[in-house]
Amino acid sequence: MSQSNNQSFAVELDQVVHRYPNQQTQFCFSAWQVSQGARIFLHGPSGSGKTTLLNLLSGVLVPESGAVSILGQPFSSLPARKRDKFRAQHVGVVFQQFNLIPHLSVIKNIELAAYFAGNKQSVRTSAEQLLTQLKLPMALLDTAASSLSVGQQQRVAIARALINKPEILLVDEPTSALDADARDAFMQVLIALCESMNTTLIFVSHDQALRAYFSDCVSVKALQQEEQIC
Ligand SMILES: Nc1ncnc2c1ncn2[C@@H]1O[C@H](COP(=O)(O)OP(=O)(O)OP(=O)(O)O)[C@@H](O)[C@H]1O
Repeated sequence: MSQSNNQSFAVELDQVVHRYPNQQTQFCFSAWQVSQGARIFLHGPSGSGKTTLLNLLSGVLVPESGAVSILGQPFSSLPARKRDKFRAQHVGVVFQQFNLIPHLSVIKNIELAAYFAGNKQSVRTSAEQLLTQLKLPMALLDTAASSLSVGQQQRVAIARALINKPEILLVDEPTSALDADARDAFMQVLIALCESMNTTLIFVSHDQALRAYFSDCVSVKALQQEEQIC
């Protein structure tokens, strides 16, 4: 997808406050700016708000106050349908559980992401190229997602997230089910893909061994203000 505004940051947070329904605790993320093309390793203890932050960045959650800007657009204040379309076109998301639709084939899962971004043309050739780069056999394209191994699901989730060539890729703890060799192979492929597309990567993980793959390392705690300030 084309760049919305070459002068803008990939991601910008301004005094973002989020509170889950019926919860006392609120999450307050102060100013954070992520340059385009950056590769961010986002870490923090369990329950510190890493997934919450990714969900705010992807527009799955909308802040109570403050603003999330993506590629210079006031993303969090867009009406829901415009936000969904903008996300589909510009932000790839890989969730912890991958969220593939189990009864659909791999290609159908990938085609759906293209469809939501408004791409009505066939993406089979692009999907084939991504599968090759991700070192997955081509025969998997017509296999139901439910038949895949965890490692294969993870790579298909990456292919689905990248099919629209998003400027930003948000990845939540994708390597927890992998052994060290599979994890390193996965990281090398992921970083190479992001570099080839100049995609900004924000990657959540507990696994400190992965820090070496990233240009920046950010603690989610450091992004949060004290509760009483918000
Ligand atoms: N839908 C929800 N409703 C209410 N509370 C929630 C919801 N989702 C998360 N929380 C709470 O918000 C806090 C932060 O959760 P979050 O999943 O963002 O943390 P995390 O840092 O990603 O944790 P982990 O590393 O264990 O995945 C937790 O206390 C969690 O219980």
